[in-house]
Amino acid sequence: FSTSTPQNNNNNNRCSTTSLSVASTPPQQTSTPYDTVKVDLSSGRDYPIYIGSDFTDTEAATLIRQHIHGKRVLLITNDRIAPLYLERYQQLLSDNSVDDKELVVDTVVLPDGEENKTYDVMAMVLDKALGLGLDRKSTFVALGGGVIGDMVGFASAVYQRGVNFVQIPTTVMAMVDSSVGGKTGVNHPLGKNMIGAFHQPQCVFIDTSTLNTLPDRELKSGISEVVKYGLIRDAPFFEWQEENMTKLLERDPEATRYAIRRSCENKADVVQADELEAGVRATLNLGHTFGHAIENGSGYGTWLHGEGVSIGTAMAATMSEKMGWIDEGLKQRIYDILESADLPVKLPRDSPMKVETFNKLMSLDKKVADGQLRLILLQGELGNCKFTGEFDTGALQETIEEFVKEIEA
Ligand SMILES: NC(=O)c1ccc[n+]([C@@H]2O[C@H](COP(=O)([O-])OP(=O)(O)OC[C@H]3O[C@@H](n4cnc5c(N)ncnc54)[C@H](O)[C@@H]3O)[C@@H](O)[C@H]2O)c1
Ligand SMILES: O=C(O)C(=O)C[C@@H](O)[C@H](O)[C@H](O)COP(=O)(O)O
Ligand SMILES: [Zn+2]
Repeated sequence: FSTSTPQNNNNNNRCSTTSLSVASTPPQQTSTPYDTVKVDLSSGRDYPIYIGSDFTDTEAATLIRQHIHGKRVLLITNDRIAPLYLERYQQLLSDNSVDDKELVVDTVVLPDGEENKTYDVMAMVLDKALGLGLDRKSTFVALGGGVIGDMVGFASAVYQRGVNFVQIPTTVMAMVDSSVGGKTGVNHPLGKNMIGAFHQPQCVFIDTSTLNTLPDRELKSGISEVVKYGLIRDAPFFEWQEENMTKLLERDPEATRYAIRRSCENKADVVQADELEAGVRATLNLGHTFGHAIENGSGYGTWLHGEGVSIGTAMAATMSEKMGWIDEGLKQRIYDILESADLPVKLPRDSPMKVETFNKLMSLDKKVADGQLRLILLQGELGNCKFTGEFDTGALQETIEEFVKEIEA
């Protein structure tokens, strides 16, 4: 599967509901409080992504509660986010005065961290739900970053064979990527996200104000997935990022909101074309086969997901250039944009990664089919990539060796 750069349709209305478009215009004065991007799935399973900032409690409650159909809600977060946002969201979700529903909202606080993205921690949600006697009309609400979103999504996929869930992402990573598209799951010692399910949320509610408390390292980590959309399918977005990276790092509100919206549009577009990753959706995995190996091989939590993806993207670019699929100039632009976001493009001196670690962990990647490793590589002009098992294995080994040698040098 290969991709090409989408056309810009010059849609100037930033406040309308969009679905397929990947061509929203760069930030301008906005007159309504939030944008809506629609994820258009088959069989009436469409859902909205609301993107705004400084929502009042009533605005937030009104929007989210429309997507809650039973009477019981389980709001799940972690012990780092709970002191910041849990009380507010529990209260606003319980505000029965905004509509005619009578919701009861219970909460669960999980331990923070990628190292806690495990089956056992996820099962704490199931235990709590069963203990509370929640039935199949209940809704789980994920308040947090990608770790919470993936675990709560998975818990809601398996609780009584599936209950509804809502995503309230609070990191850039979760706002631009993980809250959208229905990939849910947990890690296993043998591989990232190895246990999971596809289960789509009822809605995604993004209040960018929550990013005010997000540490810089986490912000930058999320930017690696923003870069990804530009590389795999949206060259104009990549060029916009080249011009606006400083604004993103400085948390300029308009630039941030634009990057989130355009990322969500790109993700929605891919997911609605291939919800279950039969083909083109795999392109969202650019850099991830390398990156997941680095995350696991270094010990979950040592590297943030976006940092692993950043090094993995540098590796994919290096390998693509070795095979002559992209030119040196494009490879350099890729390194430049990642470095301009202060993201890593090589492994550090103390990295435990060896050539064998890469080979072993990559051979367990979920895209392996009948024993054949398949990768997303860049090919041709900016904005084009290819998901394929047909590549030069020598170039792959050379790339891995080069990155490992840098550690040892
Ligand atoms: N399902 C998908 O499609 C998808 C896509 C991308 C990433 N992921 C997964 O997402 C995970 C990474 O997500 P992440 O980068 O959000 O990490 P994370 O969920 O661990 O959050 C990062 C850190 O920031 C804290 N935090 C979250 N929001 C905060 C806020 N507003 N203020 C202060 N601190 C806050 C968290 O508690 C955590 O310590 C990985 O497990 C990755 O595999 C999944
Ligand atoms: O939504 C997708 O599809 C993605 O691949 C998005 C990725 O950024 C994300 O990290 C995802 O969790 C990776 O999925 P996996 O199938 O490689 O575990
Ligand atoms: Zn990712």
